[in-house]
Amino acid sequence: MTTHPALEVTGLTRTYGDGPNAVHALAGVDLAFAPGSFTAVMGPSGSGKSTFLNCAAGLERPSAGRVLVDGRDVTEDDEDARTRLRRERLGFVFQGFHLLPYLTAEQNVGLPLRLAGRRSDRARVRGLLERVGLADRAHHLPTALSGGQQQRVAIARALVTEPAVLLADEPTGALDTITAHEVLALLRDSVDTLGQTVVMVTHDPVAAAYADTVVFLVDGRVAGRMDGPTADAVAGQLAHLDQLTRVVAS
Ligand SMILES: Nc1ncnc2c1ncn2[C@@H]1O[C@H](COP(=O)(O)OP(=O)(O)OP(=O)(O)O)[C@@H](O)[C@H]1O
Repeated sequence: MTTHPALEVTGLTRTYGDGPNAVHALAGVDLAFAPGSFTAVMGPSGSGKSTFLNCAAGLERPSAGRVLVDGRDVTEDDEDARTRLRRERLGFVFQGFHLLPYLTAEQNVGLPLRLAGRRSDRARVRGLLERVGLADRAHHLPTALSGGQQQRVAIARALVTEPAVLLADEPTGALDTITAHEVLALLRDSVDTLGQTVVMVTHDPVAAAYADTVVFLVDGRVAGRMDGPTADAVAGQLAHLDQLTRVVAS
């Protein structure tokens, strides 16, 4: 049996503008994310992290290079196919939660199934709410939930379609330390017990330490990689990369 990476990018390049004003947000990135792996993507401001996530999510078309989801090349997909890809094969968790305010927790979690034209599966939705510790909040609206609870609902929602990859953009950026730990532990648990693949952009070395691997971007290129990261080791590496960036810029 061949197993493809859950997500793979090859020669990923994204240039904004042209001529002397061109910005090379991504300058040829090769990365493969194995099924059931948890990877943190880090790097100084402007290093290309958001651009990478947007290209992986099919929100932006790369200038060159390929994006493969579950072994399928999605680079040339048209708009409809990209929308389907986002609904059916990718899960998203954002810093600002992005729950629909007029839907209950249960309805928010079930929404991706409805959007994908799949039968709403109440047992599955309930099971996920239980997994994230919110079975007793199923009928609450987001405004009646704390930030951490809203992010746990968002994680349940991201998992409901069993996506090839869960893409998380600063998922704990708006949370206090204890709540952030709960959310990161949940992401970790989805990898360990469901075999979920998670790719998370973060500025926080403590958050990155929950991952199996940290990938460092600098100036749109992969500048390093750390397996089995600790918060201290990641912070040290980031300080070093910041220094390098300043030296190159000066
Ligand atoms: N739409 C755009 N038009 C022009 N330049 C852009 C655009 N989007 C991003 N860039 C530039 O591309 C580079 C990479 O940006 P990106 O947002 O991917 O970095 P980042 O690592 O996510 O930064 P941050 O940590 O500050 O969010 C930056 O120099 C940025 O100014």
